[in-house]
Amino acid sequence: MQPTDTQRADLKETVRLEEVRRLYGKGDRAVRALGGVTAGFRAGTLTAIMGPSGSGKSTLLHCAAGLDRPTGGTVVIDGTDLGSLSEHGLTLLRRERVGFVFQAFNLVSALTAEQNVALPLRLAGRAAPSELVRAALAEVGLADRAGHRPSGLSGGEQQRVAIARALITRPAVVFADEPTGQLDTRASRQILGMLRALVDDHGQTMIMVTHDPVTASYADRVVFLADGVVVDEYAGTVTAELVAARMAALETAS
Ligand SMILES: Nc1ncnc2c1ncn2[C@@H]1O[C@H](COP(=O)(O)OP(=O)(O)OP(=O)(O)O)[C@@H](O)[C@H]1O
Repeated sequence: MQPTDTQRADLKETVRLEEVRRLYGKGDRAVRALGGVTAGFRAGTLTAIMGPSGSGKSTLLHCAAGLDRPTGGTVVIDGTDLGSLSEHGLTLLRRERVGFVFQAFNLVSALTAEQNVALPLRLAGRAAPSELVRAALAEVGLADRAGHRPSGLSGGEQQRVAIARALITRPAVVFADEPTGQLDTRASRQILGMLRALVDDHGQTMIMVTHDPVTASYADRVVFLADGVVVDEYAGTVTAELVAARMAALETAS
């Protein structure tokens, strides 16, 4: 049976990696951080990337998000081959098509929550209407904190501002690097519930790197890396216990 148009749209890959390699250094001293990673990330899904320390998770995230250029292979985001872009083109793509959420929030301390959320639009030379920015803050439950600076917000609130900032340009994909790494259990659950809702209710595509099996259990799919290659993946109902067991096996082997 032929897939319907809706099913075809569901199968669309927002991010595609083909044989992505990344070497650091040259000759005998070269370190192979990625040894040929091929993976697709479907629109409207949340994928977790896991693996032991040094397995290449951060390198993969940086290459997939256009923050670093792979030594070989291709990365396609929303139909654009990143290898075909100049540095300026890559900067524009990151600014307009990609959102970032980092472990350390990375908010600008001198700016208010509202100004931080407006920043990506301003950097892109676009209008940043106050109603739009306030609606983004309201969506993460911070309508009443618009005028606060990061120092006046809790860690969980700062991460929610960072999520609103990541989404303000309506990016094709959001990359999250240990998004709950600095949060307590309660704030972590809130943030993960929020990320999950963005995927379920708004069809946002999201890729996150994490060490934490509970965080990974919020994903639709978990991709495991070891020594710079994909060694396994789980999809469907992914429990924290299952992920923890796989990680323990990989850590023993590495
Ligand atoms: N700038 C660099 N120069 C040389 N080697 C590097 C560089 N960045 C990373 N590496 C090496 O590449 C490999 C993969 O590193 P990467 O940071 O991607 O792993 P990771 O899985 O994110 O690790 P962690 O969980 O500890 O953050 C490691 O062996 C690391 O030492």
